[in-house]
Amino acid sequence: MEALDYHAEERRKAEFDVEEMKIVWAGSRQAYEISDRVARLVASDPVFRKDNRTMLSRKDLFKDTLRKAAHAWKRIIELRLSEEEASKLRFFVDQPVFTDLHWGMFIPAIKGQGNEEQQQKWLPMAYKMQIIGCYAQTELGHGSNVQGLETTATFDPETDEFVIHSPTLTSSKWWPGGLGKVSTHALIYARLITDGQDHGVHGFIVQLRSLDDHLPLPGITVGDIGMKFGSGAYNSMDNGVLRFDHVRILRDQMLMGVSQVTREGKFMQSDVPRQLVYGTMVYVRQKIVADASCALSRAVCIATRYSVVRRQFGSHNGGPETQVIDYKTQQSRLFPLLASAYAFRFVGEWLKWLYTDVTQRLQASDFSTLPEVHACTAGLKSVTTSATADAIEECRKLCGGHGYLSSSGLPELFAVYVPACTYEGDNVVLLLQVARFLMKTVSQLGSGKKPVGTIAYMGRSEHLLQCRCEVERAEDWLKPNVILEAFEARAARMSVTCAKNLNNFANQEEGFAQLATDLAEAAVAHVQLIIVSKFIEKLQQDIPGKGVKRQLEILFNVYALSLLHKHLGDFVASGCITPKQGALANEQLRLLYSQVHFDNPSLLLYMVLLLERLLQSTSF
Ligand SMILES: CCCCCCCCCC/C=C\CCCCCCC/C=C/C(=O)SCCNC(=O)CCNC(=O)[C@H](O)C(C)(C)COP(=O)(O)OP(=O)(O)OC[C@H]1O[C@@H](n2cnc3c(N)ncnc32)[C@H](O)[C@@H]1OP(=O)(O)O
Ligand SMILES: Cc1cc2nc3c(=O)[nH]c(=O)nc-3n(C[C@H](O)[C@H](O)[C@H](O)COP(=O)(O)OP(=O)(O)OC[C@H]3O[C@@H](n4cnc5c(N)ncnc54)[C@H](O)[C@@H]3O)c2cc1C
Repeated sequence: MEALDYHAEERRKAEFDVEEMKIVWAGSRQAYEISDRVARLVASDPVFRKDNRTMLSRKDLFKDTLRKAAHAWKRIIELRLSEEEASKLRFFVDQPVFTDLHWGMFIPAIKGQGNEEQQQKWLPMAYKMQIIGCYAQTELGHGSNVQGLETTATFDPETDEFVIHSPTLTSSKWWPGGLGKVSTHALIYARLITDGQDHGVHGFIVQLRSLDDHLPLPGITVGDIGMKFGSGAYNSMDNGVLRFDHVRILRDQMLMGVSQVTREGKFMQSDVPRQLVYGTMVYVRQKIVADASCALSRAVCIATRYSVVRRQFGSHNGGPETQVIDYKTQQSRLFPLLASAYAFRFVGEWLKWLYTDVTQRLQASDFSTLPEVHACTAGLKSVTTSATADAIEECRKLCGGHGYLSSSGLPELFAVYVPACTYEGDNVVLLLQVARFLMKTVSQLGSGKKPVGTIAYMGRSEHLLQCRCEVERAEDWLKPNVILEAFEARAARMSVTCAKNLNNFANQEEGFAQLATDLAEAAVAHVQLIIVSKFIEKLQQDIPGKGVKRQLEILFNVYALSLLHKHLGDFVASGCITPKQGALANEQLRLLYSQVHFDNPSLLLYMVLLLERLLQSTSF
């Protein structure tokens, strides 16, 4: 049989409503139709070809990216694409580009932190792309520690201007995408100084290049920071370096939504939390979580297709060899990744809802859910990107030697994806933010303040700290409430243990530093609980289509039990389950793989294959 026949054969065996599953993946019928239409648009347009990317020199790759960006913009205008359609177009073009930062950070920062007048002034120009902006926060010396930034914005009351300056080499802006070659403007973060007093880091809009000849303006030194990891990949982006030599900007170029400086040079803090200065990062972290399932499903799709076609060993009497998908080891490495793609998809949908909710609350001056939203976006960004980066590498190995070829699509996917573990907050630094939130929650447990939302389970910690898992047989692990309680108990116990251990330190900050590894692990347990619980909530919804819900239930069990198996040490050490129950969970997991395979050898497989057309991956 030819490779295509193997695929057709596997597709033929599917026993669930494929059309309905596509809709579940997309989120709605309308979202699916948009995705399908835009995928075809991109696939049929030769300007958007991507098969030669890894062979282009940096210069040619960059030119290719500019050409694609200009063409995309032309198509968006000609076809009057909506924001959702335009954003899908960007997804299918699939090449990091300066417009990501313009639309994804520069504009949202002005919307989120600018006052009414500033939005009216800057947004129309930005929407028409008459100016192009980047997000210049990170410096050579400080990325994670935003409060450590050194660039200064000193108010000069004589001229009603700020003087932007890079006082040291380490204060050079370093990394911003779109900065190196393209941006005319930057949203820069600098220490605000009025009358000799430092008010911390704030955002300022600074013009970098002339709108006439694109040359840097006086006092601005700007350039590209050079080649990055891998061929093709993130090298399509002009990540840049920027230095200021006493550059003067008007006072109203400080974003004044969170704090203001008056004509007299008086600093005024609005009635809103100062953390809103970090709002754009929260927005993008939420986007990154939604994107993780897309990158992961691309990789899983490639590895699954390969596993169906590839045959090694096991030929009897000259018959065909065994499809590698039939090996239990291949299944146990691949199926949890497929299940994770769906889990991340659903938690991403929920996070989008949470973000929309907090935005509406902020407009009504309700800041109560901000800490939880920060913890959820930071934690989910960390856990989903780390898992996805690891999964792409695992998919490469699942394809044997062929996975190492550029034409498999996996090396470039890995190279382009892996910085997601670092940008928008290093994943460990973000987990420690979650841990800080959890420790605060535990410390308030006796205070009468009832934990709500994703930490509501902490309110039942008395029960969760002493409950016994009732699993006696492997199939008991198929019950969602049994799984949920095990994950809740593990998360609660790990947090409470950390909190107790912290109390052994006279100095809390010192304790936090010493216990950082345990705290990060407690944060992972909490975030995995969120993902598991959102998958369960999804399964409680009405899901139409023959066999669709059943398949999702199998994927849920595969996701949860594979996590339980991977983190068995945590579950057993915290006393949530016994070693025997851990072994039963593993047994059930094995049964789940083989049950899927026995009942219908292609069910899980098919779910990936149908994503192929949607995701338009470079694949075998
Ligand atoms: C029509 C046409 C349309 C065309 C469409 C095209 C579509 C394209 C769209 C594309 C969309 C999006 C894609 C974007 C592309 C992304 C590419 C990525 C590029 C990368 C960019 C970057 O990396 S930007 C730089 C990011 N940098 C970081 O993330 C730095 C990480 N560090 C920090 O965030 C902070 O320093 C840290 C939180 C670690 C510490 O802060 P610090 O103030 O020092 O504080 P603490 O003492 O720890 O905290 C004080 C209290 O504040 C709370 N807190 C901290 N952060 C937040 C927050 N963000 N929100 C709310 N609260 C926060 C913290 O919990 C403490 O609270 P407490 O109660 O006092 O304990
Ligand atoms: C491809 C790419 C694109 C980017 N685009 C932009 C952009 O457009 N705009 C922008 O402003 N920035 C951008 N950045 C910068 C990015 O946001 C930072 O690199 C990121 O925030 C991490 O900061 P850092 O580089 O200072 O890492 P560091 O903080 O120096 O991290 C180094 C190591 O130290 C550890 N570490 C640091 N602090 C702690 C701590 N408190 N506790 C325990 N461990 C710690 C980290 O876990 C990590 O292992 C981009 C980066 C990349 C890679």
